[in-house]
Amino acid sequence: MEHKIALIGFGGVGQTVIELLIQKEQTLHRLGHTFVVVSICDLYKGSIHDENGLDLFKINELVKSNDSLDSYPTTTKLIRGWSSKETIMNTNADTIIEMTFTNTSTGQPAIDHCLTAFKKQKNVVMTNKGPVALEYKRLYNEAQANRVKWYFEGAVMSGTPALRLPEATLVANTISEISGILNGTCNFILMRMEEGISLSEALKEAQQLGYAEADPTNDIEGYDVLYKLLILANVLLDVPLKREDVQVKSLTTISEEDMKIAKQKNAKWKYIGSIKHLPTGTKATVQPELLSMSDPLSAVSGAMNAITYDCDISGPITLVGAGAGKPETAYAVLIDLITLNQEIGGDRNVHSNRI
Ligand SMILES: NC(=O)C1=CN([C@@H]2O[C@H](COP(=O)(O)OP(=O)(O)OC[C@H]3O[C@@H](n4cnc5c(N)ncnc54)[C@H](OP(=O)(O)O)[C@@H]3O)[C@@H](O)[C@H]2O)C=CC1
Ligand SMILES: N[C@@H](CC=O)C(=O)O
Repeated sequence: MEHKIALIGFGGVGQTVIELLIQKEQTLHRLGHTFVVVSICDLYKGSIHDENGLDLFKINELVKSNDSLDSYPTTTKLIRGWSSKETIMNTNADTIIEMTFTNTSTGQPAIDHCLTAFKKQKNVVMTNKGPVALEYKRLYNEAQANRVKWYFEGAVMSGTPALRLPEATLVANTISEISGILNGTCNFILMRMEEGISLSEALKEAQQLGYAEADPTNDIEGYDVLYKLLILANVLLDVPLKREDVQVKSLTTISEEDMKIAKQKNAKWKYIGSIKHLPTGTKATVQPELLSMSDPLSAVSGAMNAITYDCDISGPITLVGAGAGKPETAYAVLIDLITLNQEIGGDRNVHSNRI
């Protein structure tokens, strides 16, 4: 089945999606999937559309030589210069892949990108956390009303299946708590601080490695983890948690002195996001916590993430994996697209196995 896709946002993750489609072409073919990229739109790199499909090798060459999409060769069907909204409105793609920056105050323009796509009966796959965290119910209902699918596996823990795995396999449990290390940048910074590097130097390294957000204060001030908690609460626990319900303490409250104290105590600082059901209601926090070496989370280092689901029947289940990175996040896009093909083939509903 040929599945046409349009990429909105062509930064680190978007460019790596193209690389993966090239690299995994044979695997995808063997699995019966053909993805044709018909549109790419980026504020910085430019915008191109060809209803018959763009040449991924040429695009990859342009990316590698740091050229903009304006240098893509002209063909009879090529259209240049569409805005993101024009692309979503006019493209012949079946699915829009939304990979613009995560806006932690309004979720825009990504929320409008989703709404426009749904109204045009297009599925949306996204790595952008903003719309899922801020407008989950509304967008979920819109997708359902328009009979299209909306997937966002990459929004939490990049290519590690932090959403799909519990949705598929823990569904008959009641989950009382979800907690873990949910930001690769912060975990990487803490590891480098243990090695004697300053927070600002470690942050620069995390940016170079493609872990950090476009605005890295989202990582170190805790908004990124806050957003992931909102997604986990809404999607997995069916709790309509809002930003103001979460207590957030910045990573910058950790000093070099605190690092020394941790070493003396044979303990490690970790930046933990947690959401628990208590008799008094739901308690959600994002904060640095000092963990003993016997705590399994203390061994999770670098940009690695870990998440524990406390289940009434299965007990605590912990998933450890990459939480950031371009290939890992691009992989989440790919697995969403594959799932979409399978779901369309099997005619199942969006999130039919939601807790
Ligand atoms: N990198 C990672 O490890 C992970 C990233 N994510 C999320 O994935 C998304 C993409 O991440 P990443 O690729 O690293 O980010 P980048 O900042 O590298 O790329 C985002 C791109 O989107 C472009 N853009 C912004 N607004 C628009 C618009 N209205 N129309 C078209 N293009 C637009 C930006 O252009 P300009 O630069 O000109 O603003 C930029 O080129 C983000 O939301 C991020 O939070 C999720 C999990 C992990
Ligand atoms: N900036 C995030 C990546 C996306 O969620 C992180 O460092 O974990």
